[in-house]
Amino acid sequence: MTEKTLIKNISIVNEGQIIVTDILIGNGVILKIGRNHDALDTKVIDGTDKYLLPGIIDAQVHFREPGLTHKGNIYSESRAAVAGGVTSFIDMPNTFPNVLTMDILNEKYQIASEKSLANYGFLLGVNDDNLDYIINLDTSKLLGVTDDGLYFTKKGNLLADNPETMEKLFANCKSIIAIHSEKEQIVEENENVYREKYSDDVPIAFHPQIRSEKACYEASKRAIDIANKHKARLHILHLTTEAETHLFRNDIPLKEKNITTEVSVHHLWFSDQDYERLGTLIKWNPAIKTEKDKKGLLKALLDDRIDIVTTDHAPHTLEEKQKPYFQSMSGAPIVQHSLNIMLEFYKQGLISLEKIAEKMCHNPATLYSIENRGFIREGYFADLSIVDLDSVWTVSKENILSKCGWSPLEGTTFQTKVTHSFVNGNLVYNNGQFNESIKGKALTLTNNTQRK
Ligand SMILES: O=C1C[C@@H](C(=O)O)NC(=O)N1
Repeated sequence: MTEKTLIKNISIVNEGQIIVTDILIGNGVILKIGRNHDALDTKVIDGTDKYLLPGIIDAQVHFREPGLTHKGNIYSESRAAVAGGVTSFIDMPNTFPNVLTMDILNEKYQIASEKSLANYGFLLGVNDDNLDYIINLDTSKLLGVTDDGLYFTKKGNLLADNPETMEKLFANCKSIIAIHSEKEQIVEENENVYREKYSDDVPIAFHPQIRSEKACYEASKRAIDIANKHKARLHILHLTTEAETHLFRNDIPLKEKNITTEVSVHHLWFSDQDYERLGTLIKWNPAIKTEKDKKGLLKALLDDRIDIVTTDHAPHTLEEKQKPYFQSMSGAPIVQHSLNIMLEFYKQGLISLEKIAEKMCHNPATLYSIENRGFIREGYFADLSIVDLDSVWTVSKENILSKCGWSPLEGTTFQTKVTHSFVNGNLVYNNGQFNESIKGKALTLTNNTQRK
């Protein structure tokens, strides 16, 4: 008989409610929610004073494998993920070679099936070169059962910036099309202005003027207009400006939306006030912008114009980050700390626990049509994390798990801690210890199997 786990007397945060009860898991799934379980053959975890959330589905990460494994790999970054309560991830196609064919996509699934500690999905990239290939593809094998995932990209770059390609793609594709939305022409013009003045060493404080509000707004507006014209299914990744939040609707349920969007945790946490302290460590694309933008993004998250929270987890080595402006890589590792960040907002009274579960767990499952995950329901996969809302600790080199070994959050004290994470019913993370035997047991998000 396989061992079952009973989590007793825990506050379950799920679907707009918090209920203190017991939960029984076994055979990879949630068997029963409620009291009065038979404890025979059952491992018991006392959940008194702790909270249980559905495992987070982080719908935008860069785990760097294959091709960029000096920064991170699927094993190291999924390990950091589960320690932060993230039990599923969707990885972006800017690995090397770029994921522009099904063969390359399948190679990533193969690697993850052997190495990942968390459930996995991968987006396929679309650009000018593979557009016809994509349009003629049987997309039923892509992420999402009814909505397939595509990431509109450019050679070696993530900006989707060719309106003709966009028109043709949006007119011919039924899949979810995710785009990184910044107008390249505007960014380049701004870069030239600052390069002339400062040569290579532009002060990082000008990053939000270079990757400007205008560049973001115009790109998002254009993409939405083209998507509406063709009734395409568009998802705009990591919004950074208050101005853009007004382009999105909150008067229809997520399931009925054709246009969706997200915010990444760092754009809620940092603002341009932090460039002086952290320099290029917080160089991200799109850029961290103003306090007003930060507040506007949280407001739009709370009133449902923004649908999900992601991390855009993007490890680079410290050496790659600490370079003059134009050479410094954009992006930073953050997947291990996204739930801590959101729970810190909860501690400050800015968001409820139920809303955090909605934006980090329920909605990513709904948005990407991921079946049987993202909610705490009987019969669903037991992807769960237990959090202690009264545990103080400080991010430091010693407890950072990303392969790159640093974080822009070093020195930050959090008041909450993830104590346990279950992936498909397996206790993969338990108070700082990992159950490495889970490697090779995580599943795809496409059809809940191991893709071989
Ligand atoms: O969208 C992205 C991609 C990421 C990366 O490094 O892959 N870095 C970023 O800053 N933004």
